[in-house]
This record gives sequence, structure tokens and C-alpha cells, in this order.
Amino acid sequence: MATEYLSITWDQLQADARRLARALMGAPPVKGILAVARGGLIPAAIIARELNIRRVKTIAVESYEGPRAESRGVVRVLEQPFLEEEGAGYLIIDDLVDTGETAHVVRELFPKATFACLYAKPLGRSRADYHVREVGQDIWVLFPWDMAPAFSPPLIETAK
Ligand SMILES: O=P(O)(O)OC[C@H]1O[C@H](OP(=O)(O)OP(=O)(O)O)[C@H](O)[C@@H]1O
Repeated sequence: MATEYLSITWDQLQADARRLARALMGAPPVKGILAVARGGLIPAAIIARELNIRRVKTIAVESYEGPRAESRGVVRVLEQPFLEEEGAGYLIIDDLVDTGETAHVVRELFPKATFACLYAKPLGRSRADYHVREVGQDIWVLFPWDMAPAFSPPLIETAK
């Protein structure tokens, strides 16, 4: 169960995606990007721009809560593209590896692709070839698309 939040702003997300793009410049040439929807869509768009990659595909996945706290349960692939040569030359992009289940399932489908994400928690970290920031397993990462500005009343008023 998450005990703490890490709020990522749009600016921070873009900066982290650029850091990842910079790290990927040392990787073998990229034929195309496979974005893991939905969390990987925006990071993939930023990285595609930075690396000047025009061929961007998506894989749609969803996962169900597992019975154990550390398990996110079954990851189901709803739609997947065809990638030649088991994904060789493709860069799979996601926002986060948490338990690593999603990365595991996607990597099984495209074993020759490179997997990169912005943030990695300890349980899933080894599933990613690249990540830019480590996050504690109990931290809940709040992405900019998960948040909206809202009025917060002064503390003294909420204490009444
Ligand atoms: O390593 P895991 O434990 O598998 O978790 C990581 C996955 O969880 C998030 O997706 P989520 O299931 O929240 O779906 P969404 O991106 O479509 O909101 C994230 O975008 C990753 O794809």
C-alpha cells in the first residue's frame, strides 16, 4: 500500500523524458517506438521528438488488482501491433515499472526490443534496460495527467 506520493509536474516529466532520450542516444539505432498505453504515450511522444523517430506504434494493456499487495495481477494485452524480427530495433517506452509485470508481458511479445521507462521501482527495475529515476516501492507516483489544480482552504479553517 502506498504511504507517500511523488507528484511529477509536466515540466519535470518533460525534463525526465529528455534525460531518457539523451541516455538512449548511446543505444543502437532505433527503427521505431512502441508506446505502452496509456502511461507510455506522452513519454513516447517526447522521446520520438527528441530522437527524431517518426514510426510510433502502441500496445494497449490493462491490469487487474492481484490478491497480494505486491502483485498487480493479470496483465491483459488488448491490442498489439506487428513488429518484424521480434521487435529488434524497436524501443518500448512506458512511464513506470512498478511490479514489472507489464514490462514482462510486453517483453515476452517482443524479446528483441529495448525497454525504457522514466521511473522504476525496485521490484520491476530489472525488467527495464533504461530508466532515469528510481522510486521507492511504497511511493505512489502521481503523473501530471492524474492531477488537477484545486483550491485548498487555509489550514486554520479546516481545523474549525
Ligand atoms: O510494473 P507494473 O506493476 O505492471 O506497473 C506498471 C504499469 O502500470 C501503469 O499502467 P496502468 O495499469 O496504471 O494503466 P494506464 O497507464 O493505462 O493508466 C504504468 O503505465 C505501467 O504500464
